[in-house]
Amino acid sequence: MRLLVTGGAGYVGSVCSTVLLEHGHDVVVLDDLSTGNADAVPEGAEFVEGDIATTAAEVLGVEGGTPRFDGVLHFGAQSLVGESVESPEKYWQGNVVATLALLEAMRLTKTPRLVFSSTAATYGEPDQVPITEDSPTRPTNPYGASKLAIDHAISSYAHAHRLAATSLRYFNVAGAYRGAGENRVVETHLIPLVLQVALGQREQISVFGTDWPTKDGTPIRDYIHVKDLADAHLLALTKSEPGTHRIYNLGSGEGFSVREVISACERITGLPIKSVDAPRRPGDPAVLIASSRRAMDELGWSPRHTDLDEIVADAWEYMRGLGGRAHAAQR
Ligand SMILES: NC(=O)c1ccc[n+]([C@@H]2O[C@H](COP(=O)([O-])OP(=O)(O)OC[C@H]3O[C@@H](n4cnc5c(N)ncnc54)[C@H](O)[C@@H]3O)[C@@H](O)[C@H]2O)c1
Ligand SMILES: O=c1ccn([C@@H]2O[C@H](COP(=O)(O)OP(=O)(O)O[C@H]3O[C@H](CO)[C@H](O)[C@H](O)[C@H]3O)[C@@H](O)[C@H]2O)c(=O)[nH]1
Repeated sequence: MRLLVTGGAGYVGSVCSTVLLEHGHDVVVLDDLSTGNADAVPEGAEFVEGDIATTAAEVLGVEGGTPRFDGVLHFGAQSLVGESVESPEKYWQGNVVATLALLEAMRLTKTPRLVFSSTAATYGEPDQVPITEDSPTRPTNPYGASKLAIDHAISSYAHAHRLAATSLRYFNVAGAYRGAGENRVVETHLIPLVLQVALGQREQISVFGTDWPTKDGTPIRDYIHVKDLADAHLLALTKSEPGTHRIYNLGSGEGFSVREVISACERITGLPIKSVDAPRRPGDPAVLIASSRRAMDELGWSPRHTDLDEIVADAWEYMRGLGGRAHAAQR
């Protein structure tokens, strides 16, 4: 297939582009480099620098013409929970308005398929875990709310305009694959931050809250290997049907506490990691664990890299290999 990948200069988008190219697809990356790096776009992909809101229509083609693309994988978004609380306009404009422009361009050019990066943040604080797709959606921050609004928009476009659409609700993505991984200018995610401590790029890791109702008092998350996530995108592309919008949770199905993640990082790196107890981070739920049963049953997906040590080892190998290209090392 010929595929447009928005956000392909970012973490998940660059790994998925790598995997799409390996499977023989043609990839065009559209990215405004607001949080991504041009050098993360894999070799073999064409790169167009631009904002989805203003460039998607031009890239996708002309109304009534033959569609230029068989599908769009839409990763491009702002995705920092804390920032979304302080600057919600960045999320309503950057995520919702940009995606509405993309959907319009897809409708006018009759681009047939869409796979969208949704998130566990659409659920908010869950009543029970594991979280299924039928759980209530009560996002606790503008980031999650913007993604939920997009899911609703996609549903109505799919049903009215015969789009074959899939929203994948990722839980905590981690790990790396073939030279593609996490190298953000502003890093807020637990595993890369802990590994930055091991690399001497950061003095210590703050543990946000030690009085949560969990086994060791720290929050529990479901870490999914980014390669497993990429495989789910491939399946979603081929299994989706015109006029339908399917939503799938994607996680490994097992929860690890913040302290367990830090211990895994110490095991893998062989280095002590200094941590300090800190207050809870606003908006954080205590426990997020996915039920991926629907993705397994309907897409035939199953996560293969569920061992936390393997996920951390892949992230560690990638981050060590970055050397001077690491944004954290340049600060
Ligand atoms: N990383 C996670 O744990 C996680 C979990 C759930 C969902 N997601 C979702 O997955 C997607 C990818 O996340 P990531 O961690 O790779 O983030 P990232 O910040 O590394 O990548 C996002 C990319 O999108 C680009 N971008 C943003 N707005 C754009 C716009 N308007 N036009 C063009 N390009 C734009 C950025 O420059 C960047 O390259 C996001 O949609 C995010 O919400 C990520
Ligand atoms: O310096 C840090 C950073 C994080 N944490 C803790 O580590 C856990 C994981 O935090 P991350 O920031 O790595 O990930 P989140 O769970 O906050 O969010 C991620 O996963 C969510 C879905 O589960 C959303 O999709 C979101 O976009 C994505 O960033 C949280 O309990 C957080 O409080 C710390 O203790 N110290």
